[in-house]
Amino acid sequence: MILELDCGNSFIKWRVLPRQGGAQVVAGGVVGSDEELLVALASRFPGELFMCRLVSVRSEDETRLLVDALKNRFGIDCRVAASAQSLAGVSNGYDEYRRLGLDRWLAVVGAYSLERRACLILDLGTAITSDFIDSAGSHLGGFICPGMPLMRNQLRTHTRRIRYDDAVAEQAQHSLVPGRSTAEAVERGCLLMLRGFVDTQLELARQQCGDDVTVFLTGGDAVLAAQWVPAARVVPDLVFIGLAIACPLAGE
Ligand SMILES: Nc1ncnc2c1ncn2[C@@H]1O[C@H](COP(=O)(O)OP(=O)(O)O)[C@@H](O)[C@H]1O
Ligand SMILES: CC(C)(COP(=O)(O)O)[C@@H](O)C(=O)NCCC(=O)O
Ligand SMILES: [K+]
Repeated sequence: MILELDCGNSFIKWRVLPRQGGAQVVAGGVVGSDEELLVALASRFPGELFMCRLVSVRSEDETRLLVDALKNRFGIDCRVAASAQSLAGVSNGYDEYRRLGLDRWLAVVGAYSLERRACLILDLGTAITSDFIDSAGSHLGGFICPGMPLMRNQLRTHTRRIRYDDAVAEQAQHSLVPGRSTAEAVERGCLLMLRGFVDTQLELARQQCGDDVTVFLTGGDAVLAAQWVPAARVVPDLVFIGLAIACPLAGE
């Protein structure tokens, strides 16, 4: 079996595919740490993993620790996705292409491989990123802003009286009328900031890429934005689609 990992700033997304490749996913999940990942894999796939491909936006040291741990625990080698000036008909739009987050780059490559036309990609994780690709596959750049976890945590960290738990936060998100409690006021305020960002990105995408642009939503909070962009393609595994293109196995 092939192990695929997307190591974000908050979570590691993992999935396992059959060794011969193909779209069928055997299992997958979201974990908060390397150790949690090793435990989840050891209990389900003892001795069955054949190799790993991964993308990481973490430091090189952190990524190396995980690669070494997978080698020690399962005896598997990792192919680690690297930056590129161009890949699969997509050209990297950054002045210094290595500076573009690898998760963004793989999502861009993945989206263009699915559509072959102009795309806007919104990835809602720890940070929210947007990336624009024109119909010829040129990446035009994008934007980075704090994601929902960072927005609410900044308020919690830098104030003394904004405190509420996750269950209350979830409940508060079901409406966008003015909040009548701290949780409602904060959660809805952050959601409206997110909505404003999404609206602006759609407008910019039409200006930059024309009306015919396909919008992709990915990342752990993609569903929050899906309500405002009904035509969007919600593709949780967009980074993995790009990862398979960046790190093909023999025969793929
Ligand atoms: N099963 C899940 N586990 C953890 N976070 C989740 C899950 N489903 C949705 N989320 C949301 O996803 C966000 C993290 O998104 P993610 O794309 O994993 O971030 P990153 O890539 O920066 O680690 C969290 O803020 C949380 O609200
Ligand atoms: C912007 C990001 C922090 C997003 O990370 P994520 O929210 O997926 O954990 C990551 O893509 C990154 O570290 N990028 C490097 C900076 C850049 O893309 O310009
Ligand atoms: K992100």
